[in-house]
Amino acid sequence: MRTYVSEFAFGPDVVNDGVYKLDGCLEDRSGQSLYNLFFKHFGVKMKKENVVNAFNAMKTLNIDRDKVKPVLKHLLKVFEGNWEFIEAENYRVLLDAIFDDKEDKEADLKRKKMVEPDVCERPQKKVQMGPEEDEASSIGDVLPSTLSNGRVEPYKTNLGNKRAEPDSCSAMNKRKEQHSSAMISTSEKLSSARASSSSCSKLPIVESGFVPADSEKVPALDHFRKASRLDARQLHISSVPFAGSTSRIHSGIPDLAEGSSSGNTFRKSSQCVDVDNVMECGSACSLQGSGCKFDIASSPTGAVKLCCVSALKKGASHAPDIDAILKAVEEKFLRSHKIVGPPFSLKKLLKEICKDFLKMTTDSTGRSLVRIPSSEVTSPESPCCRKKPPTIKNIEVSNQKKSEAETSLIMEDGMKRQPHLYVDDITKGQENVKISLVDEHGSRNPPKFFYIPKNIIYQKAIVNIALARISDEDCCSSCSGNCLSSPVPCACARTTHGEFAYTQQGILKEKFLSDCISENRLVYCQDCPIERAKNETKPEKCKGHSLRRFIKECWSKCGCNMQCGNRVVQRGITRQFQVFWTNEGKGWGLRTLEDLPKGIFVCEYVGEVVTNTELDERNKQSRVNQRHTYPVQLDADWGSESILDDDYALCLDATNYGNVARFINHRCCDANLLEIPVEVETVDHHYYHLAFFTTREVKALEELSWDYGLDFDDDSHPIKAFRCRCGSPLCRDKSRKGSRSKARAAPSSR
Ligand SMILES: C[S@@+](CC[C@H](N)C(=O)[O-])C[C@H]1O[C@@H](n2cnc3c(N)ncnc32)[C@H](O)[C@@H]1O
Repeated sequence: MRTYVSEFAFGPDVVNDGVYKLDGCLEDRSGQSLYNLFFKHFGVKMKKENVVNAFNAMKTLNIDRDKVKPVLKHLLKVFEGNWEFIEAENYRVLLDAIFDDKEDKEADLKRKKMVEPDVCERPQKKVQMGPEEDEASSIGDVLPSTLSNGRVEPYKTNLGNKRAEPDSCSAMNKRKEQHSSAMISTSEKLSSARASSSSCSKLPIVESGFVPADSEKVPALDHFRKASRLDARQLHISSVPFAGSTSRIHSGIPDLAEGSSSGNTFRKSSQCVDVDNVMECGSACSLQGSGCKFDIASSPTGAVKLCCVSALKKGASHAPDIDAILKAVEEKFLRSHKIVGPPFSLKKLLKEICKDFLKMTTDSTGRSLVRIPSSEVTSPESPCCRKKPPTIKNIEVSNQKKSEAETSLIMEDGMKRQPHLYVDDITKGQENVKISLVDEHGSRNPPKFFYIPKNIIYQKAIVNIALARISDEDCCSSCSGNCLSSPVPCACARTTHGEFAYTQQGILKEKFLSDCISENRLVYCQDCPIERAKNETKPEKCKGHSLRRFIKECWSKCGCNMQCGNRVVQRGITRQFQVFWTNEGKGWGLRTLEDLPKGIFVCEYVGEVVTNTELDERNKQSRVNQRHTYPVQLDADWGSESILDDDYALCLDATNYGNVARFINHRCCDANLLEIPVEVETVDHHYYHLAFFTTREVKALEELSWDYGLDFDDDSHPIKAFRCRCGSPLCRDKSRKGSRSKARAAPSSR
């Protein structure tokens, strides 16, 4: 049975990751229909006249011509006949304007009624969708309130608080906003129209024209709107009729949900499967736009197929390579939508659509919400359909490995079953990518912590982030564009001896990585903060800290842009990862869902920045509570100080607040990740980012691990012990061979 978890972190605020089916209308969590999403991302050019297209687009939203006409006229005037603005983002401006127009009219009506008190009428029934006080919490976890100095209030005092963001936009909406930000810059007019529409404080009332007549019969709908702070303007792009639809599965298209990277994805696209062959309990829908039709369907076993049929005038004389097509569209997109960087990938986008489709058409028991009587589903006139296609099972077998991790498990008898626990995105939209969590074996509760994508300062830690502290030698203010393209490395390469650590492809240079891997020298403090914390009156001698190479990335005082090749860690996670329950007794772990090349950035270790003294207090407390802690010491530079002030000896504690790195388990010696200190916004090395890079090529579904640098023989360490189950032939935990372990719980100093 699949359980979609509606609550991930502890605290009163929850996000509902539930699955909703809105009477045949499929929407993603931000309220966009797949249709909208698809058009938005693909920028499919309408073929007919602009006006007809605009009417048609609005018609799919159940907005009739009469309402569209005056608004369109007005917009054409305002934009001086420039259709680009009106058509942008699937007529968003037009939609907004229609909506605003309607709101204005309603407001007028209200005003009129107020000045005509005699007119006695029943109050109109309205469905409130605004961020009501008690709903505001349902979007994200409680975050500590940020003080004016950038610090967060102590953890204890913040647990009951609501998210401190002034804007009520949900974290989930943030990702959506990122997509559209490029559009905003294209026109001031557009931007003002957008600003008025996307402002979260101006949440509308559901318009009857937008809501299916029987929406009241769908209790989940209201809940869904509340949970996602859905803007009614984005609702119900298309109600999908299933009866007599032309839904079908194109079995020649390898499972997109399984992210084939073979590059042959569409080659056999002329082969199709009639839905009734495979759709016993699957879902399908057909989304019709001007000149374009999308069929999307899932099989009972969880594979999703997506098909776009577009009546283009020119017939292709030969079938081009699918990679070439994807590349061309990607390039077009990068250009026209100013989408930045390598993270944008059409394949990933298609995969996301399939994943969301599956999620939204499956109930909590893993059964499809949409039933298609096979007799009703025919596709005789499809240009790409054949009578006897291969069954969907064949395709799944080849991609089996990945789909297991993503959606379901394949049992010994060949049957698939859904994982017991599945959380779609533990980051709740705070990272560039979703990170799911699965428990394929049991129904454990998801781990309790607050997801934060960036470090936050707890209380006493001194982190000197000030532009004034960055001297000209520590930045490259005269650079522009991409520093890696410059023939002479700029000042930011100084830390790495005049050569950048990254290649143009954004991965670590072979030499730099191998130097980091082979570096195993220790440096010793004269007065070690760790020993001081253990015994202040009579501290023992420093046990040593690994000497580590720093990377220095360009930052705000540099003249280059965000796409500069020397800004990798600060751009965040870009690859697909998943938290999963390990079988070997290590608890939760992190695995990659895609092949990773050697030297690629995975994620940084994020947590609360605490002083060594504060950490010590926490450790004492957690010993009492018998709770595991997740601290990492930022000790890469301790050896260079004669006496390190307690407020400068910093740690990252991811026990209560952390990111995905808190799930990376330890492996002795031959781990596939290496942690490298990265200097971004501070020049002294008391505070830095701890970034994980792959030490070798890592295959999809491999668990990610790093060597915590534990001394399994050190009895004096204050943190609770664990018995190492890393499975490495080089395991340092002697207790594996019989004796009891006294090893330490979490990554601390090396
Ligand atoms: C940073 S956390 C890693 C995530 C953790 N497994 C969880 O479930 O949240 C460190 C903890 O994971 C467990 N752990 C990590 N590596 C392990 C290993 N090689 N063998 C056994 N337990 C391990 C220990 O309980 C340790 O205290």
